[in-house]
Amino acid sequence: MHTLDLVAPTTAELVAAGLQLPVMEAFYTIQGEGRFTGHPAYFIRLGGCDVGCVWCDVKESWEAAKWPVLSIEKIVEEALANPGRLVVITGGEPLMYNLDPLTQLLKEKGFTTNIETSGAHPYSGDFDWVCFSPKKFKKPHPSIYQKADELKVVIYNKSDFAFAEEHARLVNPVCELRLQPEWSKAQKMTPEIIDYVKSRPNWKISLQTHKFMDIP
Ligand SMILES: C[S@@+](CC[C@H](N)C(=O)[O-])C[C@H]1O[C@@H](n2cnc3c(N)ncnc32)[C@H](O)[C@@H]1O
Ligand SMILES: Nc1nc2[nH]cc(C(=O)O)c2c(=O)[nH]1
Ligand code: SF4
Ligand SMILES: [Mg+2]
Repeated sequence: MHTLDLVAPTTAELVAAGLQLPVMEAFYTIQGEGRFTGHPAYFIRLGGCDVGCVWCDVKESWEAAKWPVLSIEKIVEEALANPGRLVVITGGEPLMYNLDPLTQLLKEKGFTTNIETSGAHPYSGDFDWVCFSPKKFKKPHPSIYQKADELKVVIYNKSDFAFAEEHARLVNPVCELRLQPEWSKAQKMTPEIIDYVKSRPNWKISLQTHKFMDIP
């Protein structure tokens, strides 16, 4: 008898191929940050992050195993139930996964694809807009620098301005530059960000406007 190797792939293999992904939550809301602030968008928040930002506002996302693993077909079917055709893939850190199959399917169905990423893992996927938010806690992978359409640096303390400039030197010259106050330090740091941007007009301010609107 022949040994058949037609065994069903395991969940781990399907996740590695990007055909199934752990989804913490998915919701239709208004993009609160960055270039597409104010645009209705469907957010797909993938579970899992190994960056460990001390001020992360979604720490519950970090442990991938906590979240259900869904097929990309199911993820896209749920996205299609909303009227908007802008999708934002976030996390967690979405580039921990191979995003080629998910973004290919989203594009086949007519979605515009945006990503929110720290860039800490190799780039994958077909994105119309890449928002790169580098972190001191884990060095970005070099593949992100030529892909970033927007550099969005969170300002938690004064040393983050120099960190922002270091990354501004590494991205493509057409990449849009934004500084975003860390939410808990916004009272203190927003006036400093205002002064910074007024004297260095190659930068713009990004605020987490969804938090002011009290929406997801
Ligand atoms: C939660 S992260 C998920 C995507 C990816 N891991 C990243 O960090 O870009 C989404 C966005 O929120 C920003 N962010 C997270 N916590 C924040 C906070 N406390 N204040 C301001 N921005 C924050 C991140 O820098 C990122 O731009
Ligand atoms: N409304 C809204 N806009 C966002 N922009 C980026 C977010 C994220 O967590 O990636 C986010 C979010 O969580 N909610
Ligand atoms: S990289 Fe993003 S999800 Fe991960 S800890 Fe930092 S802010 Fe949170
Ligand atoms: Mg958020």
